[in-house]
Amino acid sequence: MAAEEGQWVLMATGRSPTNIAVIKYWGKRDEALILPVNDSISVTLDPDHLSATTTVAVSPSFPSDRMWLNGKEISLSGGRFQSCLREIRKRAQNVEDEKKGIRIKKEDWGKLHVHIASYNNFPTAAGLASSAAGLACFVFTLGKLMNVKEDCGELSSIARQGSGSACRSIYGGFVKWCMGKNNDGSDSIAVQLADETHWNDLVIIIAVVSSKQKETSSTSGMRDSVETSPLLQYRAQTVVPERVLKMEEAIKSRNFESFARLTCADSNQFHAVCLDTSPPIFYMNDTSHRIISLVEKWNQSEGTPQVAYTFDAGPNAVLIAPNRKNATLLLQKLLYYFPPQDNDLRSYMVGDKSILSDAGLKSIEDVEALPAPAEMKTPSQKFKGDVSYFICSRLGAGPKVVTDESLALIDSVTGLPKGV
Ligand SMILES: Nc1ncnc2c1ncn2[C@@H]1O[C@H](COP(=O)(O)OP(=O)(O)OP(=O)(O)O)[C@@H](O)[C@H]1O
Ligand SMILES: C[C@@](O)(CCOP(=O)(O)OP(=O)(O)O)CC(=O)O
Repeated sequence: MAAEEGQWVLMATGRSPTNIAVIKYWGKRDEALILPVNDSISVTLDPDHLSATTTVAVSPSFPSDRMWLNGKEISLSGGRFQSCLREIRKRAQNVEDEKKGIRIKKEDWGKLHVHIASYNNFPTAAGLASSAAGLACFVFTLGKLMNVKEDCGELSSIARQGSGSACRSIYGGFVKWCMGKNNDGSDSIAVQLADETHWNDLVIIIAVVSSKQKETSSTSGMRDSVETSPLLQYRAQTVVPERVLKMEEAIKSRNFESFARLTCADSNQFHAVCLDTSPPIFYMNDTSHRIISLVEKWNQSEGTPQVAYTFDAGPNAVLIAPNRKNATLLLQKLLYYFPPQDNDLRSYMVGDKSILSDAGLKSIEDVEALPAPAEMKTPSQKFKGDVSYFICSRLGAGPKVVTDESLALIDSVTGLPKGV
């Protein structure tokens, strides 16, 4: 180590997207290594709307590893954080910062401690896959600081040990997590099927039904399903392998009809497995069911899918439209049933707010004047306040280094999170 011993702080900042599975991961064959019982496929969301930003700092003056999430100190002692730290440290290389006169030899990394600060630009632990963005960012940014040379496949297998779905957030666009066969997990890695430009007409609207923390975590929920659900075995062995092939084909040929049918069927089967678990797990609520019904009736009335829906381990709906036109029609239908509680339309739409004007919705009066969707049988009933807010997004790119030092979450002098 060069520079004046103990006087320096070296940092790296990264930003990683979240992802939403269209073929779900649900069930592990190895709890410690996080090896799944089936392949899964996801779309990566635009990091401008849903992402984690993480700064990792190293200094000889740090007596221990510490982490802050959304401004609050959290423990790093959990096995998952420890696995990721250990795997990245093992691969650390020599680092030299000429400007600051800092030289770290690869054998020194074992003696140095890190401070990690992370911030999610969306609700944490609310079924919006914060753990996926967070753990991918943790691994990616530590890798940058420690000059790790491994490729994305290897990084994905390290992120996997932090949270299964995190391995898919190492890439943008469409991503497949190959379950692998090896007992050591070496072939359980994510691969990119197509980047975010491949099918850039897709519009993603998320109805945030509840941003409260959920009752059953994905980790414990899927453990119970593996132990008790006979449907899970059938799904993993028989249904998913065929569905994955069809989904890859649908993505390759941008076949929205097939993509939508597979996405909805897989979300429904995942929730059926939850119901088949003993005791049963309920992630969706009445609002989720109403949104499914709205989309199903619309799709049926048109004779072909207009929009796809998928729900993770929570009640929030992720709706995927093939183009802007269908997204605006969808929004009109959604806002007819779920107008904002406090009549504030601007804060009711997060992300790409321009979808509101595209849908002709400039004021709350425009929402009140929306016609009832013709395909619905009980159009008069409305559910004001049942959706907290909507996020309009699109497909996005994988993790990136944040080069603007003013955006770092750690103070380069104190080595502590800014504002602490
Ligand atoms: N930015 C982050 N950096 C590091 N860890 C994070 C970050 N964000 C979330 N986590 C970890 O993920 C946990 C939340 O994961 P959890 O699976 O409960 O919720 P979720 O990922 O938002 O929902 P789901 O995976 O069901 O969609 C947090 O308690 C924390 O340990
Ligand atoms: C429903 C899901 O979102 C489950 C995600 O589970 P996690 O990746 O959060 O679970 P752990 O591996 O135990 O951390 C489906 C999916 O993302 O594929």
